Amino acid sequence: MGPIWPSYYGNCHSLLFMVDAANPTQLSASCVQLLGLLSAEGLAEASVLILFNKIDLPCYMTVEEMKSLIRLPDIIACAKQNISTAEISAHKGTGLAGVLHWLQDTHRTDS
Ligand SMILES: Nc1nc2c(ncn2[C@@H]2O[C@H](COP(=O)(O)OP(=O)(O)OP(=O)(O)O)[C@@H](O)[C@H]2O)c(=O)[nH]1
Repeated sequence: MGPIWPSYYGNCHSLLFMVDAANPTQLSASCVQLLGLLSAEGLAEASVLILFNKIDLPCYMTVEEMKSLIRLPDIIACAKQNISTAEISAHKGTGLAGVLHWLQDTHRTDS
């Protein structure tokens, strides 16, 4: 789907970027896609929430280790956007209330 994402940038105020936290083999590809989004002109003003999903599943790597591997603190420090992160399980519902709060806060700030 990545190639068609730019057609949605036009009216985008908030961006939810989902990382599969149960499958670190996809991490480098996710990181490349994230860097592409963060450097897109049309998303310069967007607020970004990076979701580490599937935390209910066992994994040989912790979310902290994944963040460190892709140097997420450096990415956040260098990005134009305001970036937050959250650990969730869409399956179990863990952390979803926090995502809704983030969306509400982001839209309140926008208006
Ligand atoms: N255990 C668990 N399963 C989930 C969660 N979120 C989605 N899934 C399941 O994961 C399966 C694949 O969903 P995704 O990984 O979102 O789909 P996808 O991105 O098209 O799949 P991939 O390209 O293979 O990663 C589905 O059966 C979902 O129900 C979660 O938080 N926990």
